[in-house]
Parts: sequence; structure tokens; C-alpha cells
Amino acid sequence: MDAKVTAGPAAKALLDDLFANGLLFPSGVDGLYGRSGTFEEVIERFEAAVSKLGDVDNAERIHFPPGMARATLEKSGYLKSFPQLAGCVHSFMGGEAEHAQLLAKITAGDDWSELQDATDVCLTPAACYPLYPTVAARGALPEEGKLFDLKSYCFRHEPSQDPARMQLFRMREYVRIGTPEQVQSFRRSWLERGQGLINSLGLPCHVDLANDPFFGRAGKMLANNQRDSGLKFELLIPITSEEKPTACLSFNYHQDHFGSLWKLQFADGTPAHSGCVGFGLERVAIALFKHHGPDPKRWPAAVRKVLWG
Ligand SMILES: Nc1ncnc2c1ncn2[C@@H]1O[C@H](COP(=O)(O)OP(=O)(O)OP(=O)(O)O)[C@@H](O)[C@H]1O
Ligand SMILES: [Zn+2]
Repeated sequence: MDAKVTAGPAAKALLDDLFANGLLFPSGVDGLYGRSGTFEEVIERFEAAVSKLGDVDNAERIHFPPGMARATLEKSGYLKSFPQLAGCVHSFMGGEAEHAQLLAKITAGDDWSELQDATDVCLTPAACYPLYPTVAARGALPEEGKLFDLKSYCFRHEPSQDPARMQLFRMREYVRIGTPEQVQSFRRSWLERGQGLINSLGLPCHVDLANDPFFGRAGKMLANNQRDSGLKFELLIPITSEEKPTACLSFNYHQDHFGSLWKLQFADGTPAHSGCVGFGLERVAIALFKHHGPDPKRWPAAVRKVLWG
């Protein structure tokens, strides 16, 4: 089955430009690229600007690897909502005989994946998924709740020639866990700060209500409900299209979904609410290259000042 997401000619042209300028390197797989030093430096500088805004809140920094426990992903409900995006790591677990079969299949150009089995590791689909059980395991939440600063490479099986839609990309997140008021005020504050930051980088943007790509017919209802309840906003920047701008920052309110699921609660047993702001680091970098050109040394002075000081 071809899961490829179709990308328009403008998206393909931008990808070719990024390759031609040596900012990204092709791997032979759509959505899987090498990054140049310049590309990485832009991400580092952007992250520093994010930290400058976020550090005032004293978030606790935790970095998880880009793989998470399969059991955690299952319990999170990810496979119910987004089976089409999930990735599970498989490995060869056979003996000598199976190894011979494996090599014979590779030599014959046949599919050898049936000789692999699922491991206990899945690829992390969003930086905050491994956080909730980790925090729950520490015991009751303090009254003031908690704030976390996360970053992870994330995997989503959505191969595309749109450079803004990668299969492996980084997400920086702040995650607030606490009362509904604490989480909503966190989200309001990041809606402001996020737009301010992107404007200061000379990028056009607007914020809009959004929904996640829930799978199937039941998913349509979940998506409608998410919109009707105002649970997800996105900051959109035109990258490959003015009419269909790209979500570069997301502002999510999970209500008590993760709190109830993981028994992440206050001392009196009330489940915590949670919300996160996610920065799509590659998307922001690509937006900057698209709007200001391939050479950061020639970007507008005001933009350079925000990033390089
Ligand atoms: N395939 C991808 N490639 C690069 N960045 C991504 C990709 N998917 C999501 N992101 C980034 O991660 C952030 C948080 O992820 P989130 O789940 O909110 O994305 P999303 O709203 O589902 O994205 P989209 O609607 O474009 O698929 C997004 O705001 C975006 O910047
Ligand atoms: Zn999140």
C-alpha cells in the first residue's frame, strides 16, 4: 500500500532547492534527510530563542531517546487514533536456519521483513508521550503542578516530498501538568509568546483552530470534537503554499486524558490536566530558509539579531 502523502510542485521545488543549496541531503527515502551544519545551527539558534522565552518559568528538562516502550505507546491509545503514523522497531530473532533464509531472501531481492519480529521499542511519535507515565511514577503532583521542557526526534510514517513533512523530525515541547486553570493559562501565554517569536523572525503567521489526523470513520468524530472543544491550535506559516500554510507550532490541551490514563494525579486523587506547546524545529528552519534565503549571513539584520544576538 502506498502511504505517500502527495506533495504539490511548489513543495517538490522547495525540497530540490534545499538539496541544491546543501542544506538537506537525500537518503533515497522521502522524509528522511541529512542536515547540514548551517541547517543545524539555525535550529540551535531558534531553540536558544525559545529557551530565552521559556526559561523564566523554570521548567524541568528531561530528554527521552527517540524510541519509547511499546507498552507505553499501546496504553497511550496512539494505535487507536493514529495507527497509520506509528512505527515499531523490528529485529531478527531467529537462529542459524532463519538467518540462512534471511540472506537467501535478500540475495533474491525478496521481502525479508517477515523474518523479523517486533521488539519492545516503538519510535516516539510526539516528544511528550514518554513523559506522562514517568511523572506519574514519581507520586502525587504538587499543588502548583509541574512544567517540563522536552525535545526528541519523532517518527511519523507520512512519507512525502514536501520537505516540511518529514518521517523523522525534531519536536521541542513545553508540557504543563496541573489544574485546568494552570494548563489553560500556560497555553494562553504560549499562544502569545509563540506568535511574538515568529513575528520577530520576520515570518508571516497566523493561529488557527486545528485537529489531529485521527484515523478512519470514528476518527472524524474525534477530530470534530477536538475542534469543537478548542483543544488544538496551530501557528501556521506559509511555506509551500499561501492557501495551505504549514503548522509550525502546536498548542494542545489534553484535558485529563493523560492524567486519568496514567493516574497522574494530585494528592487528593484528582486527575491532572495537561497541555503542551510543540515547536516543529525543522519546519521553522525551513520556513526561515524559504522566506529569507539559503544563506543566514544574508538574512535581515533584525532576524539575525534575534537568533545570533
Ligand atoms: N511530518 C512532520 N514533519 C516535520 N514536522 C512535523 C511533522 N508533523 C508534525 N510536525 C511538527 O511537530 C509539531 C507538533 O506536532 P503535531 O502533532 O501537533 O503536528 P500536526 O498538527 O499533526 O502536524 P500536521 O497537521 O501538519 O500533520 C507541529 O506543529 C509541527 O511543527
Ligand atoms: Zn505534546
